[in-house]
Amino acid sequence: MDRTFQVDLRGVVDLLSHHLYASPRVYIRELLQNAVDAITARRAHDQGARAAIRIEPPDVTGDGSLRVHDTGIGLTEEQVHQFLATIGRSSKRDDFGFARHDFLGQFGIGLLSCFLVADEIRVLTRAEGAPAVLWRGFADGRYSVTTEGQQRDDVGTTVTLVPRRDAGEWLRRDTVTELAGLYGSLLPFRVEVAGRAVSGDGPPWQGGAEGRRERLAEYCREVFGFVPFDIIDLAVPEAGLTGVAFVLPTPTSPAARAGHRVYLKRMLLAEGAEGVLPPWAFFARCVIDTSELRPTASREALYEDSLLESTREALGDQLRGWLVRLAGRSPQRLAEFLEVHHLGVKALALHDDEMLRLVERWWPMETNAGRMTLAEFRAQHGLVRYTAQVDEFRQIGAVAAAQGIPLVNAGYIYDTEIVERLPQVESGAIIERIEPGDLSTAFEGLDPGVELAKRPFLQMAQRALDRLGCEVVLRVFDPAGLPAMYLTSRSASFAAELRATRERVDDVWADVLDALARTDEQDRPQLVLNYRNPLVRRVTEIPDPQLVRLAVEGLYGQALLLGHHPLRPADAALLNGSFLGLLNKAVGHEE
Ligand SMILES: Nc1ncnc2c1ncn2[C@@H]1O[C@H](COP(=O)(O)OP(=O)(O)OP(=O)(O)O)[C@@H](O)[C@H]1O
Repeated sequence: MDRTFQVDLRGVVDLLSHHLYASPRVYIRELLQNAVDAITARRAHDQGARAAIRIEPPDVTGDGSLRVHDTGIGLTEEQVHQFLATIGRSSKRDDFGFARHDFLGQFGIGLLSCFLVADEIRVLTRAEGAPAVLWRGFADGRYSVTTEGQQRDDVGTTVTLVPRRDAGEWLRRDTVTELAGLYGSLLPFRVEVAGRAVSGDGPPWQGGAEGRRERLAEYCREVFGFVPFDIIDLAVPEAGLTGVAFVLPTPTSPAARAGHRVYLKRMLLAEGAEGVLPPWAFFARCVIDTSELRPTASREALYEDSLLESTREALGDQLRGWLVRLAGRSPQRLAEFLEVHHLGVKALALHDDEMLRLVERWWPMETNAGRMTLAEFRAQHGLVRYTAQVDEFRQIGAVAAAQGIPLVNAGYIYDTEIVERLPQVESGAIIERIEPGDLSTAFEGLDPGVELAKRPFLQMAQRALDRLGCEVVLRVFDPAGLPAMYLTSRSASFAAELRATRERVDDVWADVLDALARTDEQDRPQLVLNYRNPLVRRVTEIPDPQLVRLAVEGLYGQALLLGHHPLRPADAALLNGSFLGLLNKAVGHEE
């Protein structure tokens, strides 16, 4: 024998309140939404029908209840049985069960949210040419329907909520005024609470041109709490979407949650919706109204579907277009924008050619010839030589400049990728990555005669630094005032790190690291002594091996410090020993 499902209404309400809706306050949204849908349905037949929603809180009704009156289409007795008494049944679906385009509701459960705050819901309703009907539903699942003795002059519906004992505060005038304003302030007709209108002039971005910018800036300050750097109009006709994006005036973390304000057919859907803009657009907050995007069942977010995806792309294009226009119209403003939001723009430039060109033309990078854009750098020097790490730039930037080698510091976030992507969009761009070790090839060697004469010194110097795995060479380079440079290639610094780690780990790991650490001799870091430096020249002439050792150790330590290299314990000990040794020599022996 077939039976029919029974529904435990308390269980369903519990499910809604704990798992679907974030807060009981949504009951106002659901009531407003039903009234709006009923008005929409009526106006489909009768365009001139009055459209108004009137909310009376308990201090107006005087009997502790809250009433919502609408001038909508109303329900016949048959419809009351059909739609109000059946959970999941909705008049807003077509014959195939699809949500009908014009309406906000679709699931047939919204009215149940009133049970989050009420023990009893009364719906007194009258449709055109039909008698008034009263439906009473109770939280325990009982309901009754009657037409007897019911009186209602106008077509429309009045929903009355009899509050639950613990929920009175949700029905209070101030709470209801705030909530009705929150959800319904953009509705295109009058919504009032206790006689005071809470709906106003429609979407702020649709008002007249005069004072528009100030109005929108003020709106942004109220809603998002900042004065926008700029305001960008948004429109995606396929999604029935209009709105504005506000550009943040201060930097924000790309990882921060970017909440946008979303209206659906003029009713607030979410105050902090995510996924409206592409992730790279973290510098903007937007407020939009859409008629085509779909809400999730909780009506607190947008449903992720292909329309939302294409809308997100279209909005991204509009933000990108704004940036490109700004570059053309007001480079100074663009520079200010980049100063604040370069991270977002650079992240975008990794995948977007137009943004890459924008960064190339407008973002000043650090170079050893002062700050300049990549475009300026290319115009002046042609070849873009760059270091991929800030430390490397610190180590060799000044010396490279002295050798006449212009160098870009591409060590900051995204910069290396940007420089390396440049030849893909600018066919003429040539780039070359420079490592500190490469610089020694730009230094002059010594005269062969001098080279031979200095060999004994070099041998002594090499012995001093052998245990640190460092090679000592003599070269001639500018500036003459710089006695020595410590140069290391990437593989040499990797090997040095391995050595340092090896000293700290047990045997098993030490063997593994040894296997990795087979570094070529030429990969050893170098201490390059500058034969153009007068002090170095004198050091190469010292006959005393012990003093040579102390001097070379001292130069090694100084080169490490000047180049911002990390000091290992062995380096610090060596520097200390050299300093004290030299001091000892300088003050002479005790008599
Ligand atoms: N103010 C009203 N005027 C006319 N009909 C109403 C009104 N409120 C509710 N109804 C009827 O009751 C039905 C059920 O309403 P309910 O709010 O539970 O669901 P819904 O609005 O259809 O969908 P959703 O759950 O997505 O909000 C509606 O489909 C509508 O037919």
